[in-house]
Amino acid sequence: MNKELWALVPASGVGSRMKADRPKQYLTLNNRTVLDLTLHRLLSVPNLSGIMLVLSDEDEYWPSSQYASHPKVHCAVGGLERFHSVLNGLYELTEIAADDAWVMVHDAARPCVRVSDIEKLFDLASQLDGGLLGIPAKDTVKQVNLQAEVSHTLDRSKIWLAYTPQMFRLGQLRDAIEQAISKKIQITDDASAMELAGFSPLMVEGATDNIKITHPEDLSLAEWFLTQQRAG
Ligand SMILES: Nc1ccn([C@@H]2O[C@H](COP(=O)(O)OP(=O)(O)OP(=O)(O)O)[C@@H](O)[C@H]2O)c(=O)n1
Ligand SMILES: C[C@](O)(CO)[C@H](O)COP(=O)(O)O
Repeated sequence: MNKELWALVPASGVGSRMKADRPKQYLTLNNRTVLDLTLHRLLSVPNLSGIMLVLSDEDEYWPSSQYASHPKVHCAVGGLERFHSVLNGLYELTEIAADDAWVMVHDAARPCVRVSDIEKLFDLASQLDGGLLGIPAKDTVKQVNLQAEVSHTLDRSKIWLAYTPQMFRLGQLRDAIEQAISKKIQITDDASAMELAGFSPLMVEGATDNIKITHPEDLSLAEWFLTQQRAG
């Protein structure tokens, strides 16, 4: 089977929860943008064929990136929601990669991802229909109603938090997202589309520091994690 591996990076969001003066992927950590840090990690993955980077058509920051002219970085235009951006990137990838190539979709907003975790994901999930990095729930988990009143306690041995990268075959992921859109189902990650299409993505445990920068306090946390990783 094809072992070709691509990365797809959705970076077309506005970062509304971050409340910054620019999209969060262009905020800086130790003098480098979140997006450049993320691309650096992905470009360090051995045997990566290339990266499909999905940018907003209003993006004015990308030309200043240190990777703007990198031969392995290709660009696509984003859409309204994350899944539209991912699908647009998959359409562009379809022009240059095989339908059975593996694609790792990784949020631009997760710059602390470890190359060793990416390799672990590839090794384990490429033996199956694909999978995703995540972490098992470590606290007691409650099911609540809209008033935050607890109805019951969930069995946390079956609860994981979904991170990225999420890796699937190009053609299967493209078809699965198209199906979710045609059924008008809002999906917040790539694995959800695959689940709806009948696949069972493998959860692969990764490091807990692979956080998604979402709120203002996450920026200094990510900076601290990056410093710790360099020291370790
Ligand atoms: N229409 C969109 C929305 C999101 N993303 C990307 O998907 C990743 C995860 O999304 P999220 O953290 O929700 O980012 P934003 O949508 O930018 O943030 P917010 O929801 O706070 O506005 C980010 O790298 C973001 O740039 C995208 O490419 N296209
Ligand atoms: C894909 C994701 O990172 C998995 O945790 C997440 O779903 C992205 O967006 P969200 O809108 O913040 O849930």
